Amino acid sequence: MKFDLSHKDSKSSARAGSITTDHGVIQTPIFMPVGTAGSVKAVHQRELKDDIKAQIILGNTYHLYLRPGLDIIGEAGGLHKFNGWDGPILTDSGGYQVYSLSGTRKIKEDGVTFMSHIDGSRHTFTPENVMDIQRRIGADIIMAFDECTPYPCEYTYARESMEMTHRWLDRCCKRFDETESLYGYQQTLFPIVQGSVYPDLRKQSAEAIAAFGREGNAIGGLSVGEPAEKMYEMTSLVCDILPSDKPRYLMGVGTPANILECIALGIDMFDCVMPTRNARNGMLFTTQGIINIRNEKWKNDLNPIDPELGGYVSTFYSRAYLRHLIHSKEILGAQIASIHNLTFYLWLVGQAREHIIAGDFAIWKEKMTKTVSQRL
Ligand SMILES: CCCSCc1cc(N)cc2c(=O)[nH]c(N)nc12
Repeated sequence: MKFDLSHKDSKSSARAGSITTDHGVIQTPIFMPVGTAGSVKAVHQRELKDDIKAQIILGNTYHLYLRPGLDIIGEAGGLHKFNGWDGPILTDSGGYQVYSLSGTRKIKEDGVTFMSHIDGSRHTFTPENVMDIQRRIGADIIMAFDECTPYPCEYTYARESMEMTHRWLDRCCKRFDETESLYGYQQTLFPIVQGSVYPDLRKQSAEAIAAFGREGNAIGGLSVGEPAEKMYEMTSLVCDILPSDKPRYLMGVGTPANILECIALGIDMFDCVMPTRNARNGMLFTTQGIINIRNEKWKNDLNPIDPELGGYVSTFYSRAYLRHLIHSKEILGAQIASIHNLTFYLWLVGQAREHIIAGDFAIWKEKMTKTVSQRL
């Protein structure tokens, strides 16, 4: 994997670059649609590529390991072959999903034992087997096995959790470096900074992670319920320590306003379930602001969803029609809203990239932050 920085904003820490993987190039800043169980919910691979212009999508080790399981994914020759997405893929390591999904889980030094949320079967994830699992899934970028420190938590818990994540990272690197990709293309391991909302722990974790010298670095433990100001304070502190010549991935972030602020702080990669999860509930992000399509006020609005955005669904379908579909729980409603929101998120980061290159990012960001946050 190669990261080339092409532009730096003079009035913020925003930067534009490109990440080259064996499955294609990713232009940064980038938003990565979440395809938890091997599909971006309600969206075809062709729509991801042609309409949304997605460049990289995410998968979840936890979900894919439990269902459909590694046998069929391995038999297919990896996730790219299994789901037909031929661009770059990143998989999360599973720790976060165990913490957020599995009812009963036990976190110990060796790893995490948990019960499947699907059938109650018992499993154990360790730094070693999670590396092996992600080798078999075959994502281009794989995440270290960490504990996403819950928020809020006591300082001592945050410190002990962070220290365990560092010890687990050691084991991840050892296992990853002594194994090969199963499918003939390169895979890259990203470590994850923790430390909750404690500046001294965040500094310590960022320094420890940077010292591993991996090809990219992630910031975890944020977008877990903390105030946005805390998210920004921790992101800024960590970005100032992580090496500038490696991509920085802020996990689970966020709203359009969060993304614009964190691009200005020096983040290159984002993911969030918000555009797809909230779409299914009728929350639309548009170039003019946020639309809750379920609201009565859109009942007779025959204007296109978002004529400024371009793209098939946002110009072909009306607000009134989409409101009707969402109210009627028609499957097409989820499809239209999901494609629209993801097109918006990719448009937003694409616009940010263009303005970083043009040199007027800071001004554009201030104006766009107000626009994208207003409720229509
Ligand atoms: C496909 C989903 C990727 S992001 C999930 C996620 C989201 C958030 N908010 C934090 C973390 C974290 O600290 N660690 C890990 N592994 N994942 C996290």
